[in-house]
Amino acid sequence: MLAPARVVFARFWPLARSNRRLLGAAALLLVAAAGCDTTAIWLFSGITDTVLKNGDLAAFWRPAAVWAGVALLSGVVGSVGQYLTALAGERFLLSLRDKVFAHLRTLSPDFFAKRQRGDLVARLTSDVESVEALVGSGVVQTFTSLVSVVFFAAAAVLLSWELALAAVAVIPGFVLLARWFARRVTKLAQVERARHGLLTGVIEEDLANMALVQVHGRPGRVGELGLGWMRSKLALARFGALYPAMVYVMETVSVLAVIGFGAWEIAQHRLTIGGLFAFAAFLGYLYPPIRALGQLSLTVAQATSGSARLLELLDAEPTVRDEPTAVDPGRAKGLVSFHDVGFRYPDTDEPVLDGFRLIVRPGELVAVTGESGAGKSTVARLLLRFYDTSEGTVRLDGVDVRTLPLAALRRDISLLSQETLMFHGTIADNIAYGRPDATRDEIVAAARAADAEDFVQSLPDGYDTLVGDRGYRLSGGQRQRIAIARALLADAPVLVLDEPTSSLDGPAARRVIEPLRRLAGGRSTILITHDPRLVALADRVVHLPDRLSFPVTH
Ligand SMILES: Nc1ncnc2c1ncn2[C@@H]1O[C@H](COP(=O)(O)OP(=O)(O)OP(=O)(O)O)[C@@H](O)[C@H]1O
Repeated sequence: MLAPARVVFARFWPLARSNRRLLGAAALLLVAAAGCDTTAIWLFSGITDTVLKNGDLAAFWRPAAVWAGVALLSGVVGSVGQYLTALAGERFLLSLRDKVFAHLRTLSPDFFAKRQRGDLVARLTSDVESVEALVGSGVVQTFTSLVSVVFFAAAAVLLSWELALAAVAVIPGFVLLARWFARRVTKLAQVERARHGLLTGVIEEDLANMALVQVHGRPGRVGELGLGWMRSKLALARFGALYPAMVYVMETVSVLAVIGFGAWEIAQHRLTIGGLFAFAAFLGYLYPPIRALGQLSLTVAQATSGSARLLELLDAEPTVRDEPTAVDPGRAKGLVSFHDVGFRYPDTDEPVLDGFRLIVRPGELVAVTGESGAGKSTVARLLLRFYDTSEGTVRLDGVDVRTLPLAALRRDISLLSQETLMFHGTIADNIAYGRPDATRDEIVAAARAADAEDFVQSLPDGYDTLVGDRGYRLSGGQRQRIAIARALLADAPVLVLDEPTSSLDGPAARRVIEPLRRLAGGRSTILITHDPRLVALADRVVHLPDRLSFPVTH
């Protein structure tokens, strides 16, 4: 149980470190609450012996008032301690999720193509939470439970060490039970996490392709996977339910042993009845933290499976990364050049580009054409540094793109592809996506230049109309014009247009040509297209040969 926990801590504790003062304060407060509880039971023992046994009501008020005060104090410090634990836990969640997401942003398109988005969502949500339950709040809970056990056990020893011995005799049993439990539960938790990922993956996929699912879908797919997940959760629940039951039996045996032994001690006049009551009350406090420590194995098991799934993401090698020496030279002028570029995709033998050369000067529009599979989109991917070249260099303003910070490079390039990306939000949000600080006037001006203003104004709430995920309310051509407005507002010096009209029919395609021409004005533009109307806009045309005929130079 400890070894996997150590791995989880080794990798994730650095993230919790910034919260260690908070975690420490929470632990101190919770320990103080346990101290208050110990005092309360002590008072109970006194009340039993002095007040109840002698029927002396006058002696009741003072300890009763102190008890009430201690209970109040315990409530206050306990709740503040709980809140601080939650706060530290939430902060940890936030930084872990940010770290994983920031790493995801450095990974290649291949990485995402091979994985289901829903599974990634599950990793970023519930797996992150399972790690937090151990490394964040788990640390406080374990520490507090350990200290509580020590407090209550010490007080029990002070009351009667013989009884205390009888009470703690059960602890080795707890340890054995917890280890047995941990072994079984770890495997079950792994299966449960994986099945959860699978199910969310399919749900996300089906939701994203609902029309296809409605027409051709296998209706039972979500149900089947849901059943698999349910089974693994039930297997976990069986263990989860069995464990407290077994603990309960062990505790009962131990309480009976204590009462039997206590009765004997009372008969020998070595213990008062108040002492025995207080002792029984101590057991009521002692066992819950021991139980919590036993449950730790479940937390560790879930955190281990969750962390394995997170580490798979965090350890995925980015295909490109920022050089430590990368410096942002500021906004580029837009001179794009490919110098004898050779490229093959990872895990493939055949080069897609070989000795490819191209120069696009600021303000120039170059169309790149060629057969399907000739490598046109690859040219765009290399410029945007989704991959690095195998040979040769890609340069922006004469600087090798590998030496620029990725964020600076991508800030200077706008990408418009055939699949127009829309986000859940209003039309205005979507236009301002690349420049959230844009004013309404700037947004409207961009929409006007993109020939989108008329249709936007005809929508029920104009610029404030919610377009929903993927812009379901808009036609393909309208979406493309919103995307053009977005690119206009982002105002990057370099523009990559990847088949911007290929998913549009004739009239819709015609309507975006003029906005595209306006967008390209004054920028260095690489226009990947088969569309002769777009090719006609180009200053130059580069035709990529069928794979591996001969290098192209213009
Ligand atoms: N991630 C990848 N891994 C392996 N091979 C890839 C990958 N992406 C593309 N390819 C291959 O590289 C070649 C060039 O792909 P690319 O997408 O650049 O072609 P294209 O000219 O843009 O084609 P189209 O006009 O059909 O979009 C194709 O043969 C394709 O199968």
